[in-house]
Amino acid sequence: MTHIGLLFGSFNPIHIGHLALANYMRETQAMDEIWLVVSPQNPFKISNDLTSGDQRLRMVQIALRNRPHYRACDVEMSMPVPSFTIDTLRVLEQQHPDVNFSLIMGTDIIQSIPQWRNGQEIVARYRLYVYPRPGYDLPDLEATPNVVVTDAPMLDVSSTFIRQHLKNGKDMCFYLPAGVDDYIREHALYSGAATSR
Ligand SMILES: Nc1ncnc2c1ncn2[C@@H]1O[C@H](COP(=O)(O)OP(=O)(O)OP(=O)(O)O)[C@@H](O)[C@H]1O
Ligand SMILES: O=C(O)c1ccc[n+]([C@@H]2O[C@H](COP(=O)([O-])O)[C@@H](O)[C@H]2O)c1
Repeated sequence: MTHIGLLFGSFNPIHIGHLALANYMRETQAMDEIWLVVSPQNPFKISNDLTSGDQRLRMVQIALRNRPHYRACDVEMSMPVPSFTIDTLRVLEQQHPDVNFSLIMGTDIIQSIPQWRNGQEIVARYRLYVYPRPGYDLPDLEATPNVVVTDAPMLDVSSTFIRQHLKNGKDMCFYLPAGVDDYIREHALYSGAATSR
């Protein structure tokens, strides 16, 4: 059975931390493919600087082009918002009955799972590959046999960090996957002003 790891996120924007993590998981956790599922609207995040879902999806596609084992997954684009992960998992399982799906998430995300819609069901039914994120401890996972704690190296970068610096006119080219920096400039994302180079 094909094993696919799902990395859900807002990807506002995608950065090298997301890619390094996806790479690490595929190479160390026997995953055939990694799909980055772009969520138009996280139920918990109210953000003024949330770029459109289509543009965030486009940036993920740019970052993953020519990488056949990594896919930008647009399934949530045609689903109701906000994006509840349990609903997405059900749709993906219907579309791909021959696939074994796992979830990949940082300690920042797993801490909030008890508050998610059907959070208990997600933890009970899916294998969760968890990795450390700076500032977020691993919660008590004794009763959760499906959780696999990995020691993926921590890259202390976040979309928030990148957005803040872009807003201040900084060049974040090496924090962003190839091509994404150009896309951000061309579409004047995060800075509020179009620039050329
Ligand atoms: N530097 C990183 N290294 C590894 N995983 C990361 C990193 N940044 C984000 N992730 C993970 O990627 C997934 C999607 O994250 P998300 O799109 O929220 O990125 P983010 O950088 O945390 O964004 P923001 O700063 O806007 O909250 C989450 O599971 C998150 O833990
Ligand atoms: O299903 C839920 O109740 C739920 C609650 C909070 C977050 N999520 C999902 O978790 C993912 C992480 O989001 P983000 O914005 O932190 O990258 C994203 O796909 C959200 O839709 C899902």
